[in-house]
Amino acid sequence: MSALRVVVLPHGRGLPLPAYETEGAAGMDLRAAVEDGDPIVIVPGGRALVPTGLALQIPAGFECQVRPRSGLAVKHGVTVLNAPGTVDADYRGEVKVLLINLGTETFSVGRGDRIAQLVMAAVEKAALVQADRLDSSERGEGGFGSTGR
Ligand SMILES: O=c1ccn([C@H]2C[C@H](O)[C@@H](COP(=O)(O)OP(=O)(O)OP(=O)(O)O)O2)c(=O)[nH]1
Ligand SMILES: [Mg+2]
Repeated sequence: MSALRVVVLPHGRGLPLPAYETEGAAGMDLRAAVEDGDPIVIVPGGRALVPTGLALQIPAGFECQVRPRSGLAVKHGVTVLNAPGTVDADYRGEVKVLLINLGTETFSVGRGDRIAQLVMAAVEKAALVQADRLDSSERGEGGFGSTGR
């Protein structure tokens, strides 16, 4: 386990901290830090940037990914538009969740609703090495369905 420093912003106070819901869970659920009694309403086809009330200090060499919750996707068609969202290690602002409603009904986000999950992951940095050619491979340039259905 790596330490992940978190600051609870004023509008996030009183909400439970993100937590792994089960022993083997990969992600911690993020909650909406919207005002009590003033939900964010997302019409079909609409999107909203939902505050979490949290700011993170991610250790160097890691990132945090903001991923959809499958339950919201299957029940309501609600997902993370930019999934997986990337929270950079040097970002000190509030973590936000960009939800999109791909469903047919209006979706309401209330205070404390679990709207997405946060996965901390190691980041391997690449040093680009420019070249005139690449080593051949079995796949070659085939892609985008080249192997059939
Ligand atoms: O789902 C997300 C995605 C991003 N961010 C924050 C943290 C991240 O470090 C920063 C920038 O994100 P990204 O690099 O994806 O966006 P950009 O459009 O490239 O913005 P920037 O020019 O600020 O990098 O926004 C979030 O809070 N939630
Ligand atoms: Mg960026």
